[in-house]
Amino acid sequence: MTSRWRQGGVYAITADLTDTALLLDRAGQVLDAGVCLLQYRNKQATAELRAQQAKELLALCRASSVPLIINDDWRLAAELGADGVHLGGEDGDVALARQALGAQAIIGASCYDELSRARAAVTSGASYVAFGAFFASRTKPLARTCGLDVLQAAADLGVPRVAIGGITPDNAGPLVEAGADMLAVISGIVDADDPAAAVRAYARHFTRPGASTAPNNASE
Ligand SMILES: Cc1ncc(COP(=O)(O)OP(=O)(O)O)c(N)n1
Ligand SMILES: Cc1ncsc1CCOP(=O)(O)O
Ligand SMILES: [Mg+2]
Repeated sequence: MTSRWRQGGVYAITADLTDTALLLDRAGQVLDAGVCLLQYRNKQATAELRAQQAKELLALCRASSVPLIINDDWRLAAELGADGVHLGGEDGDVALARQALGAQAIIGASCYDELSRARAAVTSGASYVAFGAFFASRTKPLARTCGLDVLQAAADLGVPRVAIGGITPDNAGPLVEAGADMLAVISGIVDADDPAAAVRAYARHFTRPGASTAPNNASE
């Protein structure tokens, strides 16, 4: 289980692929390009396929020292010994997940455009808070929307802020300027002809003079 992770950069999320070989191939490209976290999210797969894909992704992530976060299901994360879980408003209680997964687990919470939800999540033990959608999302067209002011106002929460929703390398700049520590991206990476090049294009927003280029250090 993770004790250290790079709390800034590109947070890649998988697409709804039932072809596991394709999923792993894409994930491998993305991991090699240098993401800070990978989230396994598959809304189409059966529970059995999700468990299998997550297990195979975890092995790949371990080899790259990138933490694997399981979307929605902290029980699956616990069962596999994954590095953490991402919970939305309908996905269960952050405090319960923290209790089950332990102090080292990375627990993310969707906060949509609600600062009060973010404060409550941090109090319950969230490791990061996610806001969005900031732009129209091809993956989740009906996602609730959020403005840059919320991201800015969340500066004092004491945990990293994640931005999500329709983010492209071209529209990401203002999010990072507003304080986003991580950019969570699905279609901008998985639909790209070259997913690794797409990751690098997002990552440029975090390249500042003197910024650390230290690799992930997930399992130390
Ligand atoms: C990093 C990150 N942020 C937000 C979400 C969205 O979670 P949720 O609101 O539960 O929606 P689904 O992803 O389950 O459709 C996320 N998965 N990851
Ligand atoms: C899961 C989720 N929650 C808000 S928007 C979104 C989808 C993000 O995907 P994309 O990067 O393709 O817009
Ligand atoms: Mg969810």
